Amino acid sequence: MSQIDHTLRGTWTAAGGANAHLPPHALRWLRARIGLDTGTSRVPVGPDSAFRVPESALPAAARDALAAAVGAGHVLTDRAARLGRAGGLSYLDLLRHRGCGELAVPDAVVLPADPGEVQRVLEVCAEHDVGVVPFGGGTSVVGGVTALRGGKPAVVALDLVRLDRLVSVDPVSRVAVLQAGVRGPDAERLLAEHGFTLGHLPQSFERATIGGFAATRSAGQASSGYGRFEDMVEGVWLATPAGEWRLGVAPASAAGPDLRRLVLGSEGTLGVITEVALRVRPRPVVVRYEGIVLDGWEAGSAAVRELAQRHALADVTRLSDDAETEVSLALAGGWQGAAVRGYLAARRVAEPCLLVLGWDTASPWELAMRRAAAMRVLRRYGAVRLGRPAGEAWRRGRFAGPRQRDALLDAGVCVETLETATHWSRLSELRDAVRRALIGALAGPAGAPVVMCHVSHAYETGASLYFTVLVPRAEDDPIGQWQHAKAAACRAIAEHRDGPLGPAPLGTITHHHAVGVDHAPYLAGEIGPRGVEVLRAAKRALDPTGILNPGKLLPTR
Ligand SMILES: Cc1cc2nc3c(=O)[nH]c(=O)nc-3n(C[C@H](O)[C@H](O)[C@H](O)COP(=O)(O)OP(=O)(O)OC[C@H]3O[C@@H](n4cnc5c(N)ncnc54)[C@H](O)[C@@H]3O)c2cc1C
Repeated sequence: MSQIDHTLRGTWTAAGGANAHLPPHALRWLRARIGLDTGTSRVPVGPDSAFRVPESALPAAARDALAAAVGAGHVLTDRAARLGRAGGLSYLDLLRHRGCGELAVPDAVVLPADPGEVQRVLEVCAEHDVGVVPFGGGTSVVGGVTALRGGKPAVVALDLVRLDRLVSVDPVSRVAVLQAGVRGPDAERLLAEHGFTLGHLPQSFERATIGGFAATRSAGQASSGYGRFEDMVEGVWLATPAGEWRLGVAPASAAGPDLRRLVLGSEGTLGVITEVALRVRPRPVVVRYEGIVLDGWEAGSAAVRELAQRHALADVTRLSDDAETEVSLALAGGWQGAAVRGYLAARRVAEPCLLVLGWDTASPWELAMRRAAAMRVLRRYGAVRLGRPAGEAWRRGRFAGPRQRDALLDAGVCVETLETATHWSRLSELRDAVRRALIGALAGPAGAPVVMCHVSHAYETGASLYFTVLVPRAEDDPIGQWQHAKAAACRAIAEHRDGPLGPAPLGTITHHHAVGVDHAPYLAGEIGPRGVEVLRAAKRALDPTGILNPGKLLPTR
């Protein structure tokens, strides 16, 4: 596959699903468990020529002004550049990239080199009434980078890839300023030269950017130790149609509401984040990952709750339910999977739930103290230790999910995820409600859905829930199949019930994937109509003509 094919088709790497091909035992399991018809050969992607790309509608005057702002070579209107920024990487995006349904293609791609050029691009677009979609790594799974026009005559993708510098490091305060287009691995490499790490490792780490993390309030796999991305932000610099805005002076402040929090999570609707000042930490010296098994979801989630409330969480604390544990063991296959199953049966574990724990520490002493504190809690819940191999296996594969997803799509599987969070007292109720909704919506003649769930972000008062669905793809209407299931799950999450804060949605509509287009209809149910009005007022102040990221975050009236 050429590079153009790769970005055009939305696969994670240029090799697509081929570099994560499903071994025979995995295909056998998919046949038996979800009823996948592996005999039918499917063409995984349509030919390039199948993609309809309308002529660029960018007015010539706007194009000339943009060229004057960033250089003519950095305003791209060719087919490949535009298709490469036509949407993000949700399951529905991937289907569209494979020729199923319509792609929304931007009229041009603009590549500014620095914050000053970003500011000028916004001024030009405001003057010519052209929509602007800030584009980081393009890994949004909620429609955040879909090139919607929102009533404007044209829309451009503002790709931040050239803002790729580590601007400064203050080793005394442990603060680093990174430009918005720096990708996860580059951020870690640049900081490692100074002995620091950010510790922000979402599954999309290989491609997602600093600006994208800030704009979506991302949460990484090690959030229990390093915090969510927003917790790391000391300052944020923004280009807006109304002018530049710099926020953040000191590590803590009582100077009115914290307006950095208005920008974090604003998803490109209020301004374009150009630089972010971040708390960094020394690189860990002693790292240990291991696997534990608990018997059943209730025991597992109660154990994680106690870890959180006793401040004994490992930096990575990730509890899979029995369905997800079963799938992990089935897809691992081989003698390891069989050996673990045999061992757990001998230990009389009826519903194995895998808990992965990972510690990043400064010394063997710190590791020993933290690990002992966690194990004291876990022993009370009947923990069965699988040791380091199970933890290391998870660590080795921690970024493999997107490659596996490409391979599953090639095999004809509908595979998608969704996430939420709630208080501990409602966690099981929420998990049951979402599972019921998904299974009910997806059960059908095509096969039986598997709905798995894990907790990967735990807090003193509650936790996130992350669901993964596997079901044979309904080839007659694959888009409708998932839209129907997702809507059922969102309704279950958004249903108002009595809880610790009074009547409120059962869970948040998103714990870390953000709102984008897909969750916008549910935002008012969570922040109230007044909350929506506050966001609209902020938008009027910063983006008076509404050019920034049309159709995202704010519900359409
Ligand atoms: C396989 C996979 C796994 C994922 N795993 C995780 C996970 O573990 N944790 C997690 O939190 N998320 C995860 N995500 C979701 C996604 O990676 C995050 O939302 C990420 O923060 C997006 O970063 P990005 O640079 O790709 O942003 P993009 O996708 O390019 O943009 C996301 C949104 O932010 C806006 N935006 C981007 N850059 C800027 C900027 N500089 N200024 C203003 N607005 C901007 C865009 O307009 C868009 O609305 C995953 C996605 C995939 C595909």
